[in-house]
Amino acid sequence: MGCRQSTLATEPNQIKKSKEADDALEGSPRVELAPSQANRPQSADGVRGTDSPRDNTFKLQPIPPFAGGPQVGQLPAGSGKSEKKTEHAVVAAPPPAKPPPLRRLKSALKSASKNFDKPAGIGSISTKRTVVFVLGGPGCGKGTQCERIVKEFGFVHLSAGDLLRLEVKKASPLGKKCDALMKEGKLVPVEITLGLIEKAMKASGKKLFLIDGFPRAIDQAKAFEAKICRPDKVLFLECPKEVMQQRLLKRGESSGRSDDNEATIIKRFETFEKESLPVIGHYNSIDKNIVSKVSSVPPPDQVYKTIQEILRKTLEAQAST
Ligand SMILES: Nc1ncnc2c1ncn2[C@@H]1O[C@H](COP(=O)(O)OP(=O)(O)O)[C@@H](O)[C@H]1O
Ligand SMILES: O=c1ccn([C@@H]2O[C@H](COP(=O)(O)OP(=O)(O)O)[C@@H](O)[C@H]2O)c(=O)[nH]1
Repeated sequence: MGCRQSTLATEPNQIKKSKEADDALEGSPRVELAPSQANRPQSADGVRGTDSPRDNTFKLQPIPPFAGGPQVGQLPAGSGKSEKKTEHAVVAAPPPAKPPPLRRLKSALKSASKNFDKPAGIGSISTKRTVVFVLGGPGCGKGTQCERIVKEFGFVHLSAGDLLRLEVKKASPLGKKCDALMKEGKLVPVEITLGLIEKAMKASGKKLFLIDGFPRAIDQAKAFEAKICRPDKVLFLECPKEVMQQRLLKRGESSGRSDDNEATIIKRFETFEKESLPVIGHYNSIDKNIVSKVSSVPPPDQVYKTIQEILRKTLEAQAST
């Protein structure tokens, strides 16, 4: 197996990069090879502290469940307090015993980048690689689980949201455009997000990718498949809206994220329901075994146990093909 070839009708060069997307790629985030968890960028890198002080008396809004969306249990007592995570690692993998000299690293990146580009089009990543998507509503715990997955399995972790936030931090015209969309809880155009992801994948020179928070719409899923490959596994974290809302508001107390506020959270839920939930149906329709649904309501370590089993099986299946 390994990043299966597309059977969808999407054409290889369907994604037209806008000038803005090209500009974004010019200065896109540096990919760190195997940084230690301790050295990963934290929210202090420019985004912390932008929110106004939060009213702690906030009461949960009565919000209807997602139409056809996941229905899982309630928030257990104490949930959401144990972790202080604010942003996901953009790229993370276990640290190497000894970092290679800069010259060797540069040359490895150059050659990985060359191989990545041939041949063009569907399945353009020629070497066997594994792509796992981690999807789920805002605040369901994608980043929390990705941290654990990376530690054990050594995936390169690419958080689409973090890649975008790095663009925003640059305050370029493109960054400003992304910022405005994110504050509205809307989706950034796929050519931008996919461009950032593709560039980070190439630069890593690795083959095991954990892509967090992307694709968020069916056209994005198709675009990834056309330009890169079909994922080997889609992990879908199921969580009721009320639980996610509580988690996001709690996270918003320290994350500094301009979208972790009550008004934007409601808009993010709308976008998730209308545009992102159908992505799960899309993958189910092309391969009934590709999606694994996991409730992310229990405490993080318990959720991780389920994910661990799923990924072990996925990677075993990969190894045997
Ligand atoms: N299983 C869980 N139980 C309780 N709190 C959780 C759980 N998973 C994540 N959290 C907390 O919820 C918030 C959102 O989690 P995060 O991983 O950032 O979500 P996402 O990446 O999906 O937006 C964080 O503050 C995190 O510590
Ligand atoms: O592929 C992506 C990923 C993220 N976003 C934007 O980034 C925001 C934050 O996404 P992230 O995954 O960081 O956080 P989550 O909403 O899952 O907590 C989203 O609401 C979108 O505005 C986007 O447009 N495309």
